[in-house]
Amino acid sequence: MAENTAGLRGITAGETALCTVGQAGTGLTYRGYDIHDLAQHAEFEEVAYLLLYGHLPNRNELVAYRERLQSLRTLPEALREVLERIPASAHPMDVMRTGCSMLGNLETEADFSEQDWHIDRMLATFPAIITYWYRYSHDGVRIDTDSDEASIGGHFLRLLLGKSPDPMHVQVMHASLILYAEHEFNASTFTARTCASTLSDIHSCITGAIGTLRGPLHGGANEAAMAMIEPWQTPDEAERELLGMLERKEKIMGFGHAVYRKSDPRNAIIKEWSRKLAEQVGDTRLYPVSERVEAVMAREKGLFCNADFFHASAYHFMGIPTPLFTPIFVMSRLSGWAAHVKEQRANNRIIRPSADYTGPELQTWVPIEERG
Ligand SMILES: CC(=O)SCCNC(=O)CCNC(=O)[C@H](O)C(C)(C)COP(=O)(O)OP(=O)(O)OC[C@H]1O[C@@H](n2cnc3c(N)ncnc32)[C@H](O)[C@@H]1OP(=O)(O)O
Ligand SMILES: O=C([O-])CC(=O)C(=O)O
Repeated sequence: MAENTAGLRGITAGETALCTVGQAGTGLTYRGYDIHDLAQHAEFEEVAYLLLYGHLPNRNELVAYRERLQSLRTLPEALREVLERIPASAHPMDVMRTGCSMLGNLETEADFSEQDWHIDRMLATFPAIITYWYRYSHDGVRIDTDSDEASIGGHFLRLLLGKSPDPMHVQVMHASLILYAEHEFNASTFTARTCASTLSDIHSCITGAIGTLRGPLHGGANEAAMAMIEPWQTPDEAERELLGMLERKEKIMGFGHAVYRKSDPRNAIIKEWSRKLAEQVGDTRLYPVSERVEAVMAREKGLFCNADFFHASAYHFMGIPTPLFTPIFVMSRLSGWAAHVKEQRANNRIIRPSADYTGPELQTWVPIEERG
């Protein structure tokens, strides 16, 4: 394979009506709507509806959709039992993967005509899957997995923190979940589509996508970015440490992108929320450290923050434990994954690319007793 196409970079692998990345305008659109408009004006549920059902909901449709999602929040008893068996030391992304897979055992998608119900059910239950396990394994508490919070982001914060969330934090969750919702043929979405192309069930598609998102080169970068900046006490210390990492040729998590060349349009939006949250909590350390890291990376490597970098400080300021950062990405990207599964199913051919063979020429069979 020619070097510049390694990782299938730049190769068109199918069609989608869901999203453009790095094209005209500000660089990211969902079904033709600019990410800036969506993140500024919409609620996450509106965007999920747009992705899954093809148009922005009118008021009645949005109210009905929110109510439907709210009515599907209760976790089945057997799923709660499984979550209680997972140790506190487990990685929360493994918990998400198991939770999704277990749901598929209990409520199997028998026919594609049921797909929308299962997608709504996953959107409704994913916040409870992660928080039920987290609160049980870390605090020994069996939380109620229902809440009267209208939004998925508010519901997650309520279950995690055990109190009504700050209205600004609910707003940040809407923006964050919108920014993370969809991104064309990224690795996890391509996994979901490949699985869907075999005519597999929706829980298998989403479980595979969760496993793919887990890696630090993809969704796991928000958590890895937090682990990197957390110990740094001052911008000067951050600069010193970062220069050392660059010297050692380490990858800096939360920077660079496979498609964007100059900037990731999601960064400025989450960065501004991080700044507001820093002000709210009176932070004088993490936000200035993050800004210095951004400046040093631009100066030294010409690299820009991707969607993940300022998500780290933003989530931290809202009191969210670092290991739960990537599961929030799952709660959001589920909408994009599922929309892609629907799109793949509607116009399917099994995904099966070719490979350039680099192995040995045809070999003569050697019986086992004659092998050295
Ligand atoms: C929501 C998301 O999933 S966004 C992505 C989240 N992932 C991360 O933040 C992990 C850190 N970033 C990276 O590893 C990469 O930038 C990726 C995986 C996102 C993209 O990978 P690629 O498409 O291979 O990157 P690209 O071709 O632009 O790399 C060009 C050069 O910059 C370097 N580079 C890219 N990103 C970084 C980084 N974060 N730190 C240090 N160097 C980097 C590469 O090593 C490469 O150098 P080389 O030619 O000497 O090998
Ligand atoms: O598009 C990609 O390769 C990674 C990314 O930013 C995303 O999935 O949001």
